[in-house]
Amino acid sequence: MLAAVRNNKSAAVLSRAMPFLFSATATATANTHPLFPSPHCQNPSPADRLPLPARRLPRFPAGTPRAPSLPLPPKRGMASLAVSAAAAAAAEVTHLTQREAAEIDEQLMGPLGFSVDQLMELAGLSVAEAVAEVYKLSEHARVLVICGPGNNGGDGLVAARHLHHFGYRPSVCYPKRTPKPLYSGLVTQLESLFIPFISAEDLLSDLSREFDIIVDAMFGFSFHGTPRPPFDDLIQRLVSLSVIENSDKKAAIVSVDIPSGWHVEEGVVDGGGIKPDMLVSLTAPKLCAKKFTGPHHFLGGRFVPPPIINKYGLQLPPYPGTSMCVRIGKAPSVDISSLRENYISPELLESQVKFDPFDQFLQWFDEAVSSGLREPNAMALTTVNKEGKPSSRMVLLKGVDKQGFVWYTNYGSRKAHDLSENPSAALLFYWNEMNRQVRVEGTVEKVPEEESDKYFHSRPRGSQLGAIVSKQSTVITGREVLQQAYKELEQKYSDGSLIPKPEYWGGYRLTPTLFEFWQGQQSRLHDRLQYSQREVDGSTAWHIERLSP
Ligand SMILES: NC(=O)C1=CN([C@@H]2O[C@H](COP(=O)(O)OP(=O)(O)OC[C@H]3O[C@@H](n4cnc5c(N)ncnc54)[C@H](OP(=O)(O)O)[C@@H]3O)[C@@H](O)[C@H]2O)[C@@H](O)CC1
Ligand SMILES: [K+]
Repeated sequence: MLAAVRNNKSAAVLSRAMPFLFSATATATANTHPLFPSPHCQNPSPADRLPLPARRLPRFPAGTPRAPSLPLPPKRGMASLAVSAAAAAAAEVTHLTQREAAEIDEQLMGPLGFSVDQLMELAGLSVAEAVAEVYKLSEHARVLVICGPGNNGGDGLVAARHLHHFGYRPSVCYPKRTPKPLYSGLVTQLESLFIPFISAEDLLSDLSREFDIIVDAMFGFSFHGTPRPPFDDLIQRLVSLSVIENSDKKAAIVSVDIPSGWHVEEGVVDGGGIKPDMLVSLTAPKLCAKKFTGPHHFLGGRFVPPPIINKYGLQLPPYPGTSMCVRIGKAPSVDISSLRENYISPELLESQVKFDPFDQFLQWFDEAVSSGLREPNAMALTTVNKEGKPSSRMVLLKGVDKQGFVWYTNYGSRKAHDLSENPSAALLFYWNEMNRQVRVEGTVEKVPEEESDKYFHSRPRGSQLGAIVSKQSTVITGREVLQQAYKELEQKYSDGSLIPKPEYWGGYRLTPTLFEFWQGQQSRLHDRLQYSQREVDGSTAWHIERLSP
């Protein structure tokens, strides 16, 4: 019996050893993100008209201009919703004055109903996500988070917790603890995870010897004047890190909201100061961010509601997919030829693998599923026609047992055509986050009609209709052809009656004759174990050999 592929994400176990589960790399662009007001938000809501609470604003340097009364921004229509993520990110992003940042803070936590804990949690999560997006765990696990006395420090404490759960090994330096329940709670949470707290005096003078990343969460937008002890010394250590030339050996500095010690609006005044590699602006960048020249500028704080957007005329990039952070501006260009991963994985030894390659596959597959990988059942299928011309595409594995690997498709497709001429095919699974690849080769035949029928009717009705509509791999004049045909079918079966499986749709089963399990290892010394079939005493048995990487 065919075992249905287990792809239940709810069963996923977040493993400490497989910490890349919260990949911040999302691709879809949410055009309807609240940062771009939807048409019904273009008039100020009652919250927008609420007066500022009477709380005292932070002190400002002499001469700081009073907050101007901010006009509503020009109305934006639907056209602006269609702005692509890239274009929006490249366009001018709003930068806030110190006073605007403090006002927004007050509005969020006053009339707009947020609590400081909530915003801090979201801010810290976006910092951790941005770090994970840029700094791979395999090379940057050791993190020092330096926390200041205010909310910027609180963001750092939250980020440390999330980084720990992502698999990083954070330590925290928190020299001026704030005796408020919010902060002592955050400290207790970190202590319960056995995250070490290090005093400023106990830090080595060269921070790069012990840490790969330094998160600078000392001061945010309420900073004024010049840093007082012990932060003056801590900032100086980060300044001296910034001037080290050899960037391979230097710990990366990630500043939360503003680089600590910088003037909130003017940035580095005397040319000195921290030069962070990454800046994670929160809510919206502050004016000093215009002076940031490092390679990675991110925005975090995916919580800004339309009243704030409207009131301050904020232009902010939309957050992609479900991500809590978004890159501002262009990512540094990469030399593709230098892209190289130094894999760190458990060794794959002949003495430890299963005798039967199906069992070995199922073990790896289960591990891929429980590690929360996205679509671990996606596989590249390569077919070859009778002229020897190959073609590849991704398909989804829908079942695997000792009879073989099953997927479903349109029997009029190019792959089906190739397979009718040449039943040999290859499958390739690549689980990047686990440094694993599985190659499977064999011969293919159609699955029995009843099996295809059963699977067809287990699919969502929309997919059933889609399968009927698409005459796969044929040329069509436009998308509307599909949409029209789909609409007609939707109408036809609107009574919920059984949708018959078209005869041109069904499954294939590949019966393997060869497997290869690949585990990436350091310095290209990868493990490759190949299973091929041999005749032993008149019956077929699997034979395991190691191939040179
Ligand atoms: N929507 C938002 O806005 C959100 C904001 N969030 C975060 O809050 C941050 C702002 O937090 P914040 O207001 O608590 O101020 P912050 O910058 O951490 O520092 C204040 C502390 O530093 C001290 N201090 C000041 N100058 C000093 C000096 N020269 N030398 C020494 N100490 C000095 C000052 O002491 P004081 O001078 O008042 O005695 C006080 O104790 C913001 O940047 C962002 O990270 C997110 O959590 C969520 C969303
Ligand atoms: K900071």
